[in-house]
Amino acid sequence: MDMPAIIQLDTVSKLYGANNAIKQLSFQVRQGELFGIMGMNGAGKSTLLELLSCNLQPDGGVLRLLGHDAVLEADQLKGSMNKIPQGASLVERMTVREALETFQSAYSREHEIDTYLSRFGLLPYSDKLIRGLTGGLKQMTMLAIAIAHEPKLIFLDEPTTGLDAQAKRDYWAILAALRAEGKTIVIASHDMSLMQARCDRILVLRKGRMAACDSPGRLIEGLPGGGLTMEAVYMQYAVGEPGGVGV
Ligand SMILES: Nc1ncnc2c1ncn2[C@@H]1O[C@H](COP(=O)(O)OP(=O)(O)OP(=O)(O)O)[C@@H](O)[C@H]1O
Repeated sequence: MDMPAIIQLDTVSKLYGANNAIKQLSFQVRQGELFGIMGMNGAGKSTLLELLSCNLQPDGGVLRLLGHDAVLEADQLKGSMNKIPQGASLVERMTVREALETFQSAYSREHEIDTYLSRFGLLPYSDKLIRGLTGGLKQMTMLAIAIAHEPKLIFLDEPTTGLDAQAKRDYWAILAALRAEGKTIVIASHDMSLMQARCDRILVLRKGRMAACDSPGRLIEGLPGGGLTMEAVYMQYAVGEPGGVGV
């Protein structure tokens, strides 16, 4: 049986002055999905994540999150979601453990810090300063903090940019584990092969519009001429150059 839709967009639009950054988007995300967003620079990925995390309000259409209107009932959504913005960073002179403790106390909730450290492979680094960590471990620490109050919805804006291939793999493996626990995760990313392997569905944005939205397998199978990879899907839908088919 399909899980309920906990993100529902009906013709949602967002304008920055005259720039229509998000154009009439309609789609749903079900509880427990790992939902990817891909698109070229400026396609609207960050704006969409800002809308979904209630940091921006739509200029048109209806956005419902966890059964609530995201504009009229925003207060009831507080604490149910968390977002890691693009380029987010942590206080460099804190240890990993201190960083988790700080953010957990912000939510006034009791949690076992060691459970989180262990879950994210951070236990061996718990007393290390953030500034001494690799980029991958910094991102992992931010993710551990983001879920420390057990949000139902997690939004991630290109969290693996600049990480090496192994760190990207480790990060996506943790996302898959969170998904298996029932978390709903929406992630904007350029990690094509990992999105193909890990995402339930992928929305391809092009100039603020939905160019495609489906499971990785169906996106690839549906390519005219039969592409084989997510790069080909990206070229077809995000860039609009079918020459990418078969890349
Ligand atoms: N705060 C803002 N004020 C005005 N225009 C903005 C603002 N933020 C984004 N835009 C514009 O909205 C459009 C979508 O930008 P957005 O950052 O959402 O795209 P993106 O897909 O996340 O890009 P990137 O991959 O570069 O992060 C672009 O034309 C961008 O210039």
